[in-house]
Amino acid sequence: MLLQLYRTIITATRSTSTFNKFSSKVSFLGRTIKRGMGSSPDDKSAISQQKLRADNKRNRPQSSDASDDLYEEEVPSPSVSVNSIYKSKRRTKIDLDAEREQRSDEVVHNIDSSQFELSTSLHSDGINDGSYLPTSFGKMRGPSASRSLKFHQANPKCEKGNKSSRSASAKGVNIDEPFDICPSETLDQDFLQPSFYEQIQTECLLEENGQLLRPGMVLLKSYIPLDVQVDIVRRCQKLGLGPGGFYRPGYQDGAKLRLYMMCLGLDWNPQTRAYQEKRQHDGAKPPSIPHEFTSLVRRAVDDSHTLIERHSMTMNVEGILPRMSPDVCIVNFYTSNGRLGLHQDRDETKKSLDRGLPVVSLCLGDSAEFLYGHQRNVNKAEKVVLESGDVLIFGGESRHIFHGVKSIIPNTAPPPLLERAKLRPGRLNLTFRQY
Ligand SMILES: O=C(O)CCC(=O)C(=O)O
Ligand SMILES: [Fe+2]
Repeated sequence: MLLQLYRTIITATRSTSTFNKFSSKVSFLGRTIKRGMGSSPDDKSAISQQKLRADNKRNRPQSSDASDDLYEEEVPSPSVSVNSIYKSKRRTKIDLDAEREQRSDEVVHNIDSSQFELSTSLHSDGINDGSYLPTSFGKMRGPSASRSLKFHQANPKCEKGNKSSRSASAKGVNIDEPFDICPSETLDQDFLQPSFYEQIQTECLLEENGQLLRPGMVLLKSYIPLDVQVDIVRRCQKLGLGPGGFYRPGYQDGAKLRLYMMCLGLDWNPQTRAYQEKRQHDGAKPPSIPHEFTSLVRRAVDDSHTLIERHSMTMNVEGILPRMSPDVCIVNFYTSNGRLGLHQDRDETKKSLDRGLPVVSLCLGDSAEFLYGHQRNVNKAEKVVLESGDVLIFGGESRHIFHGVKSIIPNTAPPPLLERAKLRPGRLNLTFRQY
């Protein structure tokens, strides 16, 4: 009976706050950069409604595919610090289990179409999953946001990104505790010279390792040499422990998504689905994209052109896969139970999307079952296993492809990567785009 009452209150609260959020103007700590409007045949009606509302907001699709089991999410562990923003919501283990059940039930069944219409879509057009952007995303930040900001500022060691900050913050500030992707590795490792990144020689391997998955969608298997993989992991570790580093995106009510995230270049805000210069939850400015990463991305697109040229007998390779200058990057770290529901990446500028400027995705660590397809339907999606060192590119007519990570395959990372970089179990993924 009490549980039933609790569910009713939670559901009502969610609907109301979602509505309030999108019927009022969103404000950010940093400058908000309006996102462009992509379009796909799947959501024409949503697009026309969205135009009526706000042209920098996108709608979630109206339907929810119950077979899409990527809806799950996590709630904070019972051990969460009393000083965290969840202080007032501490629950017993039994409560948490009950809520976990209740929440997934609620996400699947309590999303009415008005909530979808009033939701924005950032990274996607309605990811419809729990690992990213559940329906209650987009609520206005309450007092917890400023509390979180205070915590971050009160802990200057965090800003330096050194390891001692972790134990310092662990004493009382779980919400802002930096997430270390290589917990047993020190930060004083040397990075590779940029020339290492430039020397990637894949030309001769393209025949064997390059795959055209569909027009504008290329998979370069084992593209990133091990030395460079180690270097990318180390750089991400360091960036991830500093200001603007890894954090666990989550709901206002404490539920967490199934990945850790860090943005480079511009921040992508999963709650508002906007790109912005500073993070909303702590005011941090995202680190810049290392030049080495940018040159690797450019090279991968160039090599894809070679592959397309050979296979498509066309000279107009840029018509199939446009060239781009990456200026934003989202770095995701998935632990073994991480996942990401089917979604489209459609939050870049209209110009970028209209030109089909590609998304370039670097995979490191454990392999992932990656789904992609025309529709947001896991049963109709194609599957490919992405392994450490692979680069996946989708642009041109594949730019709006639905895609997601179905699962992480445990213990599949190359042993030398684990030995040398001490990457924790899981998968590191970097997706580059031109905003
Ligand atoms: O992890 C991946 O392979 C995909 C990541 C992704 O789709 C995204 O960040 O938008
Ligand atoms: Fe994506």
